Amino acid sequence: MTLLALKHVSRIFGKAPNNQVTALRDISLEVNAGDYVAIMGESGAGKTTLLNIIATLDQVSSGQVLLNSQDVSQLPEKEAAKFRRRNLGFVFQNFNLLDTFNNQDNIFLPLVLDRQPLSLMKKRLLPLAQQLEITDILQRFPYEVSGGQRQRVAAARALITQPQLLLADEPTGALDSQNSQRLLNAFEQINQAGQTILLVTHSAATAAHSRRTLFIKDGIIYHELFRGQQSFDSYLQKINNSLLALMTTERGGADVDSSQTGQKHFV
Ligand SMILES: Nc1ncnc2c1ncn2[C@@H]1O[C@H](COP(=O)(O)OP(=O)(O)OP(=O)(O)O)[C@@H](O)[C@H]1O
Repeated sequence: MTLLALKHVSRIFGKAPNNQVTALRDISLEVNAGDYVAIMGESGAGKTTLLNIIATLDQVSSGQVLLNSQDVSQLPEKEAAKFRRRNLGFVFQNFNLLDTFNNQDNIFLPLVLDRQPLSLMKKRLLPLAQQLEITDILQRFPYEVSGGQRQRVAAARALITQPQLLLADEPTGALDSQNSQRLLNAFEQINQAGQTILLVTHSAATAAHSRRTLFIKDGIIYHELFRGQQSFDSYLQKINNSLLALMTTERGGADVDSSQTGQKHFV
């Protein structure tokens, strides 16, 4: 079932004729419920713009963004904020936790803003905290725990609303390899339990935990890989090969292979 659909999305920054930047060019994309999609590409390729548009933090210049068939591409800010709170979870590179609240209250925050009862918050917290291995640090403050633990608290905060879609922007960018691994293992488990995840990353090792990797170049989806039944190592190798090809190939068409198995050739 399609959860997220982008239809001919373009985003142009600035004003014509001299100051225009086309960050996204006519992007069409579907993400199924339960999928785990990584977005990769060089600096300036359009990854963050794409994520911001899906997150309703930015608006399209043309095209549509549909979540569960609802067009969210032109929501007024107040409605967009409510939509985000109810449907999306966010994990950022720099954690974005509030130091004035302890970790547990940081996790509860989105449900507090949504006026949910404390009983519901507590019921959801326990399994999530266990899964993310943060049970013993819930009463501490963010500045009293490590970066890896902070990021797992941030992930719990993003997931406690049971969002339709978890969006992550470089979630392992500030973590060492051991903590990256712990977070990504948790993401994989959470995905296997049904959570749809879309993340932006520069790291092939991070992307290799996904089921599907999209490569963006100059604002178009240039290439796509599916993990299928491949091993982690084989998928990682293909991602690395694709990145190399991406860096050495001039911009071409944006045909996307719809098969769930192999590798699409560059066009
Ligand atoms: N607010 C803005 N005003 C003007 N141009 C912008 C704005 N935001 C992004 N751009 C431009 O749009 C293009 C895509 O930027 P974007 O931030 O999406 O790239 P990215 O792939 O996320 O890069 P990075 O990996 O460096 O974060 C770039 O050319 C960037 O300079």
